[in-house]
Amino acid sequence: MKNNIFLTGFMGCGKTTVGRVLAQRLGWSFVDLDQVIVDRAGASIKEIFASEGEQAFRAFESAALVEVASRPSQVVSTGGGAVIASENRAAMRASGRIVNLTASVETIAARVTGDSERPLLAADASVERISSMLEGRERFYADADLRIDTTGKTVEAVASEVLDSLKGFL
Ligand SMILES: Nc1ncnc2c1ncn2[C@@H]1O[C@H](COP(=O)(O)OP(=O)(O)O)[C@@H](O)[C@H]1O
Ligand SMILES: O=C(O)C1=C[C@@H](OP(=O)(O)O)[C@@H](O)[C@H](O)C1
Ligand SMILES: [Mg+2]
Repeated sequence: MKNNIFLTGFMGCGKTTVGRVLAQRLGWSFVDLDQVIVDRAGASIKEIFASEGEQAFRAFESAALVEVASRPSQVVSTGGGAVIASENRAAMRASGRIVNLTASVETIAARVTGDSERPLLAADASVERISSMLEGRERFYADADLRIDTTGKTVEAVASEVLDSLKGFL
């Protein structure tokens, strides 16, 4: 088993932001899975969704995840939907620890408001829409080694909590 840390969670829970800080503190590589896909495609997430559709994006996401998971000593921030495919969860399990970041629906709504780079919330980022998506995904997010609520905490505090909780593993 490798020593990677995979951050999962709904959009706006802070995976990208916390992941960067965690990697810095550990002196490890930081990999944002969405960024890997964007770099490879030469197009933004929004453009990929628009031109090729969500299914094609999910295939790029799985391919990128399997490849990244083959390397050690990384903090990997996944996209919010990466946990849905069981083979993605298996790839993460086999390569390290899965840390699920959560936040209240109101916190998520506030954090994603005004960001046009999340196609799944572009038309509707209401608390109703977020709640319903969260409900459909909860069982996938629950499939984690550790769950940390980020509501009302700073990015630095969340990073510290992850590091403290994973002490035995690192
Ligand atoms: N703990 C936090 N407290 C306050 N704002 C946060 C926190 N974590 C993330 N944010 C902010 O919320 C927004 C979404 O964070 P991001 O890391 O992109 O989430 P994700 O990758 O999970 O979608 C960003 O503007 C980020 O600065
Ligand atoms: O939840 C999702 O299905 C998605 C989350 C996004 O990443 P973030 O969770 O980092 O916003 C990005 O992968 C894409 O827009 C789809
Ligand atoms: Mg992100």
